[in-house]
Parts: sequence; structure tokens; C-alpha cells
Amino acid sequence: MLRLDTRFLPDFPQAFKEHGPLLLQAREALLAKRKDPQSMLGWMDLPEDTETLRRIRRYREANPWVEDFVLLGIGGSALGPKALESAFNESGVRFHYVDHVEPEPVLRLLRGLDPRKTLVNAVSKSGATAETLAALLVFLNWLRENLGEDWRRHLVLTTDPRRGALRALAEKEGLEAFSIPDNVGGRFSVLSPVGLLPLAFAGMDLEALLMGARKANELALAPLEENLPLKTALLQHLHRHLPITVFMVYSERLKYLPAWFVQLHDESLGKRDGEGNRVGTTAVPALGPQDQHAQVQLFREGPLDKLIVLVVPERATEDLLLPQVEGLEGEAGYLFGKGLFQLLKAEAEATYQALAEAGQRVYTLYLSEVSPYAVGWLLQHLMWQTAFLGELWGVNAFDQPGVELVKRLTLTFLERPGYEF
Ligand SMILES: O=P(O)(O)OC[C@H]1O[C@](O)(CO)[C@@H](O)[C@@H]1O
Repeated sequence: MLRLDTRFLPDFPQAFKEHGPLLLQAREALLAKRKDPQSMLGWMDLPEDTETLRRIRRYREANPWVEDFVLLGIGGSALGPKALESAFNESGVRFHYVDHVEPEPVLRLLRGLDPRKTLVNAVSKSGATAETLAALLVFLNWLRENLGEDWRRHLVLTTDPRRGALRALAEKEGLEAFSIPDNVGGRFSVLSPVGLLPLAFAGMDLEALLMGARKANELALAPLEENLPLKTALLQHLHRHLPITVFMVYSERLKYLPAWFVQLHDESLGKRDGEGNRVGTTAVPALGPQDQHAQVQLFREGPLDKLIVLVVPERATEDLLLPQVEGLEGEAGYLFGKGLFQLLKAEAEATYQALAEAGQRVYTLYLSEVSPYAVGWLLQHLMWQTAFLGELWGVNAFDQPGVELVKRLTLTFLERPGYEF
């Protein structure tokens, strides 16, 4: 269950009524693009794709020997699986993410792995991303050197259905490969094999994850009053004059979720609109309670230039009672016999009230609990929110032209003879 709370934004219910026609227009414009095969709206259909899930399940069952799962990928090809695996991995399989190009940690990882018990999953929609290709060169060579002809069983690819270097490698070497549908962009791909394959090895309840996402689809297509994605899209739209949107999650298990949302929001909406205006608000990640002892000072006394979104679980799947400890009555007595989750809830509520009291614009998304169903719902909800905002802000939420220059310059520098920086 996902619940929106706007009690410190008393003007919102009226604003929602007044903006009804605008929101319905935005939805209509978005859904009209669904017919266009070029439209990158395939993420809407991923929760219905049971055939891919079956194929992933079969592959998982056929490879019970995996003890270490190494994901090579960056951006949308890593952030989603990392956010969910770190929350729901109860399988005993150890996960490692090579979503960077720093040699020391890669060497440390290689020295600690047993190649006979390691599965490497290279994930790249384009098959052209330098960081992922560099990691693939390292791990493919390592597998070949250590496993001889058996290396192919230890490498699985997730990439474009037809194009790119990874698809070509899969065909040339007869490697297992899963497809990222053409009409699904990287930052919208967590419910495609990009996420589902590693999460199957993490033993996550994928049916519940996809069922939650289907619930978000249902609400995105529902009448206005029930339409949660249009409500939060309007909250972001009404506060577009505030340059920063903070995404603060009260869950240690979901500590990588803010990074996933930052890519989704910033890479989708940080654009030039049809008139060439620079559009977009900056998503900033935050964690509760950790940031109560860091960024909250700024949120309370710094500029009132933020819309703050808290994501708070309403129930714990299991709680931990705090024991009485003699000698600590003075400082900790008030905690004796309380549940740790009660402390989390009290801190989240205190932060919510303190931010509103400081004059910051703040609302909360309550998750019934940190479960595959509720988190599947939240992810798909945020993808709808972002897609609707693309319509409201007049930008294409599904391309990322601004990232290309860095790639071209990197290539130029590396191709320059004797380059030194
Ligand atoms: O999956 P790929 O094609 O390797 O791309 C990785 C990431 O790089 C980007 O293309 C940006 O450079 C993101 O949109 C994407 O999620």
C-alpha cells in the first residue's frame, strides 16, 4: 500500500481540483504516445510480462551453484537492481556491483572471488557504455583465464534485443542473454530483466513486486480523485519554482533507492523545453534518520528553496524491543521497552513536523511496509509521476542528449596519443 499525506500543504486539495483539466490533458497526451512504437513507454507494460519472468525463473533454477553475483552496469543498468537487492536479498548469494571505474576495488573484488562459484551479469541497453565495456573486458578475461572453455556458463548478458556489442558477443559466443525491450529506457528498466534477473538470484518475491507495479498502473489510469501519480506529479509541478526536490527515505534497507530516484528525476526532467528554456528541479537524496544529523540543519535553517518528500514505512515486518540496561536509566530510560521501529516512526514524524514548522514545503509517501509489493508500487508510481511531469513541463522525459558530450570527450582524450591529465 502507498499512501500520500499532505497535511502540511492545506492548499493542495483545492489546487488539485483546479488543475484537474490540466492533469487529464497531460495524461491524455502521454497515453496518446503509447501507439507510437518509437515512444519509450514500454515500462508501462513490464509488470504484465509473465513470459520473461518465467524464462528468468528457469534460468535461475538451472544455475543453483551461484554464490557470488557480479553485476557490471551503470546508471539505469545498476541503480534499480542495487536498490532492491540490498533491501530484499535473503538468498545468501553475495552481490557485487561494478558501476564505476576505480581499479583498486575491482582488483580487491577479483582477489576475493572464486570464479567457479561466480556468475557475471553484464547489463547495458546500448552495449556501448565505456564503464560497462571496460569491466566486461576485465571479467571476461578473468573467467577465460580461470575457467577455460567453461567460462561461457559464468557470463550472462542483459542488453538490446538485436543491436550493440553485447548482443553481438552473445550471438558469437552462444552466451545466455536477456533483452531490454526497445521501448524501455535505462532509468525506466528496473522491472525488465535488468532488475528481474539479479533479483531472481537474490530470491526476491518478483510476483509481489510486479503486482505492486500493476497497482500503480491501475491508479495512473484511474479517475482523478484516486489518481496518486497525478497527485504527486501536481505537487512537484506546483513547486517547480523551488529548484530542489529532496527524496528522503526512512529505511536502511532502501538506502540505495534515493540514488535510483535521482537518476529517474534528473535525467528525465533536466532538459531544455520546446522553447529552449532550461527546465527541471534537482533531486537530492537523503536518508532518515541519518540526515537528521546532517542535511536537516540546512533544511531547517537554510534557504526555503526545497520541496521535501519523505518516504516512510508504516509498519515493520518484525520489530526489536529495546531492553532495560542498568546505569543507562538517565539518558536512555525513555527508550526502555520501546520498539526500534517506534523510534523510527517517532523520528520520521518529528522530522516531518519540524520541516513544516521551518516553512519548508513537505509531504510524505507512506509505504504500508518495506515489502516487494509496496516497493514495486512505489517504483512504478514514481515512473508515472516522472512521465506526467515530462508532459506538464513540455520536455521529452525519455531521452538524455545532455550526457553525450562527456562520452565524446572521454573518447577523444583516450584516443589522444600519450594522453596525460
Ligand atoms: O544501459 P546502458 O546503455 O549501458 O546505459 C547506462 C546509462 O547511461 C545512460 O545512457 C547515460 O549515459 C543512462 O541513461 C543509462 O541508464
